[in-house]
Amino acid sequence: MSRPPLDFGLYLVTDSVQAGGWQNVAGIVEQAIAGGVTVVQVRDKHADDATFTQLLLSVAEVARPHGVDVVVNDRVHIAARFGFDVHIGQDDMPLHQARELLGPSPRIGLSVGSEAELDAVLDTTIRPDVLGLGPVFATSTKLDAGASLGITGLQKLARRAAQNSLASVAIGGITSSNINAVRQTTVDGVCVVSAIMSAENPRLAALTLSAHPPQVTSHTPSSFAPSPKEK
Ligand SMILES: Cc1ncc(COP(=O)(O)OP(=O)(O)O)c(N)n1
Ligand SMILES: Cc1ncsc1CCOP(=O)(O)O
Ligand SMILES: [Mg+2]
Repeated sequence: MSRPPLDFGLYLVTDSVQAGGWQNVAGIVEQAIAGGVTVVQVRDKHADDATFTQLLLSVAEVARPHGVDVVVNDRVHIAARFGFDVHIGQDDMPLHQARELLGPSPRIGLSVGSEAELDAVLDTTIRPDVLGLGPVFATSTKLDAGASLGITGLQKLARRAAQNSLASVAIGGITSSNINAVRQTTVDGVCVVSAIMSAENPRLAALTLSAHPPQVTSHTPSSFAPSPKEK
């Protein structure tokens, strides 16, 4: 099944706690998209399914008009119900089962944190659409994230992924201070949580992290123009 390629350039994973509540997430996402975020994954480890669905649809409402893809973290049944893409980890639903539930169209992302996990992906006939490689650096956002790969470990995995025609994104502890080293590897994109969700100004944070910051023109919608204090 061929799914159109995505621009994974700056991939935001949301966190409702860092946002100060799930109701604040869509507003932060909207600002982050104005700063150059290209993909958004909705991740909330505490919400019940009804609240998660409200959160997801509120994010989709601000993201979709800008052509920004929305990905569901973990909850394959909700992604399947609404036709969203999904990201699953090694301890979540198996990839083949997720594909069965989702059907052929939605993209599936899969976490890979070691050479052995990548070996297992390459041994199977059902392939994910993108790999989430990490954690690259230590992170306090995900306490069970496992050992850090560092730039060298990331580059080894990213190169093997690319050699096998698999897209990959890097995640874990990525900030404006270390993003350049991450972008010098062969990953297709960079994921952040706290660097945007905890930022005082999510739009400026995204602008700083973006590989291709959006140009502000006279045609830029006012909701995307810089606020007076940024000018
Ligand atoms: C793009 C991306 N990569 C990795 C992860 C981590 O997924 P997982 O290992 O399932 O951990 P949780 O996010 O579910 O805590 C991700 N979410 N996104
Ligand atoms: C969801 C996830 N998966 C691996 S590390 C991580 C959290 C990354 O968060 P941050 O960008 O704040 O370090
Ligand atoms: Mg998961």
